[in-house]
Amino acid sequence: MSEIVTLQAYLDRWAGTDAGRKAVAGAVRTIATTGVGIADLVARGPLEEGLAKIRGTDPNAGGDAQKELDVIAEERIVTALKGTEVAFLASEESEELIPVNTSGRLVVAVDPLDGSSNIDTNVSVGTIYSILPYDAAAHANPAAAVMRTGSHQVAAGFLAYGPATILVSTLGEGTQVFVYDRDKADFFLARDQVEIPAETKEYGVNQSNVRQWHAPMAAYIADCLAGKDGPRAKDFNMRWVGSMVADAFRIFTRGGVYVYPSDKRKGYENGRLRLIYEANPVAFLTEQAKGAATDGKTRILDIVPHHIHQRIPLVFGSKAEVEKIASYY
Ligand SMILES: O=P(O)(O)OC[C@H]1O[C@](O)(COP(=O)(O)O)[C@@H](O)[C@@H]1O
Ligand SMILES: [Mg+2]
Ligand SMILES: [Mg+2]
Repeated sequence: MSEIVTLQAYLDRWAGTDAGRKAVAGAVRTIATTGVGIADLVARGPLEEGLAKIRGTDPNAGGDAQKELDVIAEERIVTALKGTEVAFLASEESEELIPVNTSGRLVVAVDPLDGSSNIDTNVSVGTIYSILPYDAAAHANPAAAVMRTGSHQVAAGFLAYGPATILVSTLGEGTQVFVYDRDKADFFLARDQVEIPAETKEYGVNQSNVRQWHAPMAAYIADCLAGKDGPRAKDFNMRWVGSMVADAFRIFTRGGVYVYPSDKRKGYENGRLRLIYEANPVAFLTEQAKGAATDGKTRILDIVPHHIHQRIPLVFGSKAEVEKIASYY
């Protein structure tokens, strides 16, 4: 039988006596633990009234309506991180960086609640995080620590609150899947060194936008739809949960590609997903699992951000299929 490893034991082993690594491990553990509380709330479904209610009249920093659970999740993460070495937090739900523990040595970017449109539908939602080093002496300001290419991330991951509460994590040494065991009240390593199959016959895209797409994406999907008789000479399957964390977990399990391209709608000139706290962490996890992530053409982890909440077209998953998509651009 394989060794039983808790998240804590895995993090301790990875960190050793290195103070910088210990700080990262502390932040990961804290986010994971906070996620369990969020999962408990989500699991109460309609018994927990109003989680999907729109909060106030102001949209969040990205222009989306803010739901009650978006705000609760953010508040819980901020409070929990106060006990860690996280100096500042960039969050989808806050226009500006949130000071946490300003003497800390890390900055964290989060999507506190991914898949907000699914909150009241009993479909998986989740939390995404990206961790970067912060050095008050070296960075002109805290934002400068966040506004760097995703290749600077030291750790990233997401929690998905579904039938199982899972944590997909990378510390830069492969991608691991941990599962929360409710009886034992702990996360356990379920898969070490995840590998996304390079080839796939499954894509995920919001196909209702087909008339809005630009030519390369329209051509790619048309060729997939043509199946065995088309240029791809194989039949494709389509899956779209509408919570990126859930679509990503499927891809980490059996391969596939997730695609959210730019399109002709106002506000979708750069797609829908946010670079710093959605695309970058997922790209880091994907590459560590031998997959690929691009904006269609360019590697996500090489893109220099110009705004904390900037959007980016996103393609990630099975490497050969991501490369195939790039050939249409
Ligand atoms: O509703 P659409 O346009 O299909 O977009 C769905 C995508 O938007 C997201 O919900 C964006 O994340 P948020 O819920 O955090 O805003 C993704 O999780 C999902 O893949
Ligand atoms: Mg999201
Ligand atoms: Mg969100």
